[in-house]
Amino acid sequence: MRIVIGSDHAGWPMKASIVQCVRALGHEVVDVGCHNESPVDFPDIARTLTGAITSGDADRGIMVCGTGVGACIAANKVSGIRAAVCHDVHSAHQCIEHDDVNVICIGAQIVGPWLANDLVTAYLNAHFSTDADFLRRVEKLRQMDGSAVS
Ligand SMILES: O=C(CO)[C@H](O)[C@H](O)[C@H](O)COP(=O)(O)O
Repeated sequence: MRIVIGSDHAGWPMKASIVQCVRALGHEVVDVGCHNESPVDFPDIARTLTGAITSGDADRGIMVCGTGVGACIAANKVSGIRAAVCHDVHSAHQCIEHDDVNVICIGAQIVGPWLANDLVTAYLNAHFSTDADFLRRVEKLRQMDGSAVS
């Protein structure tokens, strides 16, 4: 898959190891910044990151900020985006399997780099279920944000 990765200044120290992890799993990385510790506003990074997904340039996204919370709020403002903060491995794969999440948000001030890589691995190895219950619920989410295609 093609994976878009972004962070603000608080997430930036963790981004390099996540990029390395994603590449080691065999995926292509699109890094939308930031590229140093200078303060940036997470909504600006989230806007660019989600744009890569909604335009079809990327399949899934990973956003790292201090807590994951701001990034998740910002990403979920965008039609067609289903973002989740995940700091446990079960949520990191179930958010794909049940909810077809397309952006995982991780807090670099909350989890260490080893757990972050486990979260990313669980997220990228997961596949959306074909169970009718999950398909119906995600379709309802699409209708709620106006991104329904049918
Ligand atoms: O966690 C965040 C938002 O939920 C951000 O990454 C920042 O860490 C947080 O907003 C604090 O910002 P600061 O400029 O680093 O003080």
